[in-house]
Amino acid sequence: MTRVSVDDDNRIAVLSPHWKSWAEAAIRQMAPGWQDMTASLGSLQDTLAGAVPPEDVVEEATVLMERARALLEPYEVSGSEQIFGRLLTSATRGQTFSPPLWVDRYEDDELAATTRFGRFHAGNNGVVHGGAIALMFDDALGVTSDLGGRERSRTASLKVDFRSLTPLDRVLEVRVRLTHLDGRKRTLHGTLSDGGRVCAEATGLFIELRPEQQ
Ligand SMILES: CCCCCCCC/C=C\CCCCCCCC(=O)SCCNC(=O)CCNC(=O)[C@H](O)C(C)(C)COP(=O)(O)OP(=O)(O)OC[C@H]1O[C@@H](n2cnc3c(N)ncnc32)[C@H](O)[C@@H]1OP(=O)(O)O
Repeated sequence: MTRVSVDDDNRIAVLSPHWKSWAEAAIRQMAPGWQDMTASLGSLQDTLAGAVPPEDVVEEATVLMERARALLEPYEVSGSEQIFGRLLTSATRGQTFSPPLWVDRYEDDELAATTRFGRFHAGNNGVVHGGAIALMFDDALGVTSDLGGRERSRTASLKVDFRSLTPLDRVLEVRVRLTHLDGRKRTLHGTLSDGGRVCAEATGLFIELRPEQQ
C-alpha cells in the first residue's frame, strides 16, 4: 500500500465505521475553542509540574483553577457523550492524559509518528516516567491495531522493555508494526527512539471485540 502523509484533516478517512461515527459525534458537539482549551490545560500541567512558586502565587493559581473547574462543572455529561479523547482527527485527541501522537505515515499494518513528553509525565531524575511510556505505547499500538478497516480491538496484554532513559521535552520517534494476525488476536510491536537510540520497546496483544463486546 502507498504510504500516505497524515494531517489532521484527512485522518478521519482512515477510520473504521465505528471509530468514524464515535469521533464525528464528538466533533459535532465541540465548541470552536475546545482544542485551544485542552492545549492550555496541557501547558498548565507541564508548567505546574515544573514550578516552585511562592505562597501568594500558589493561592492565586488555586483560585483561578477552581474558578475554571466551577465554570465547566454545570456542563458535565455522561462518558458516552464526552469530547475529551475522542477527536481522532487530532494528534492530542483533544485530551491531556496521554502524550500527543503526530502521525507522519501509516499503512494498514504500520505507523510512523512522533511524540513528546513534557514535565507532567516526568518520573525521577528528570526523565520520562515508565508508566507514561506504557500509556503512549497502549495508544500507538491500539491505533495501529484498528487501522486498515479492522474491527475495534482492546488491549489484552502490553509488555514494555525500557532500553535507555527517555528524555523530556524532546521530539521522539514512534514506530509500530502489526507483526502477527491470528483470528481475533493481533500482535503489535513498537519502538520509541531518540535519534538512533532506542529508549523503549513494546509488544502488545490486542483482541478484536466480538459484536456483543462493542
Ligand atoms: C492515522 C491515524 C489513524 C487513527 C486511527 C484511530 C483508530 C483507533 C482509534 C482509537 C484508538 C484509541 C487507542 C486507545 C487504545 C487503548 C486500548 C486500551 O487500553 S483498552 C483497555 C485496557 N484493556 C482492557 O480493559 C481489556 C480487558 N479484557 C477484556 O476485555 C478481555 O479479556 C478481552 C476482550 C481482551 C479478551 O476477552 P475475550 O473473552 O473476548 O477473549 P478470550 O476468549 O479470553 O481470548 C481470545 C484469545 O486471546 C487470548 N488472550 C486473551 N487475553 C490474553 C492475554 N492477556 N495474554 C495472552 N493471550 C490472551 C486467549 O487465550 C484466546 O486465545 P485463543 O483464541 O484460545 O488462541
